[in-house]
Amino acid sequence: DYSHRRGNRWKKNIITYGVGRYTSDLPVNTVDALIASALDAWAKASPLTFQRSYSHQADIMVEFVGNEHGDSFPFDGPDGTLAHAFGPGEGIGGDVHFDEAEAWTAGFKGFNLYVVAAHEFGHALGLKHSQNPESVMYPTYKNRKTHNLLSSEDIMNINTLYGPRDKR
Ligand SMILES: CC(C)C[C@H](CS(C)(=N)=N)C(=O)N[C@H]1Cc2cn(c3ccccc23)CCCCCCNC1=O
Ligand SMILES: [Ca+2]
Ligand SMILES: [Zn+2]
Ligand SMILES: [Zn+2]
Repeated sequence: DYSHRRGNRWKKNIITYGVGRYTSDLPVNTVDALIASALDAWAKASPLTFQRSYSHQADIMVEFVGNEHGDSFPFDGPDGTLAHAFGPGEGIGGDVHFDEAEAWTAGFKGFNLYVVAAHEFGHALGLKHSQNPESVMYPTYKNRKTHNLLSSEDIMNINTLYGPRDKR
């Protein structure tokens, strides 16, 4: 039972997610695929399952927004801060906001949405930053190989919060 190690974490293993406003940089189905893949990276390393929800009651609401957007963390235009996420909890808890001012890509130009999403979902699951540049939770963006994106440290940290992946 990993509850004694409870940081701030979801108290369930099935977590729903939805997507609100999209970016005009990428087709909708590409954004959906990259978001699903970034969540799947964490699902593969933990007992967690992510289910797409089309209601606005999803645990993790994902949105592309700019500048002032209704929380106390306005974005800053191109570059600078790329995105932010709220830790596990009700309402805005778990939500992920991407700065729509960035050039979002599925490749190596601009900022790779899959890489940034994996970082943000780490926060949405309760992870803090790592000082290890190999970790997806490193505080600054770098182009990363998208195959096996999570470092062993990332996997250890998610297992500390939620336990190991069930032997499926
Ligand atoms: C790790 C990300 C996916 C998420 C984090 C934000 S968060 C809340 N989710 N941890 C992020 O956006 N970090 C900035 C940090 C940063 C780097 N610089 C900055 C200049 C100004 C402001 C911020 C930064 C120097 C110039 C480069 C700017 C572009 C890249 N920006 C970053 O790497
Ligand atoms: Ca920005
Ligand atoms: Zn926000
Ligand atoms: Zn971060």
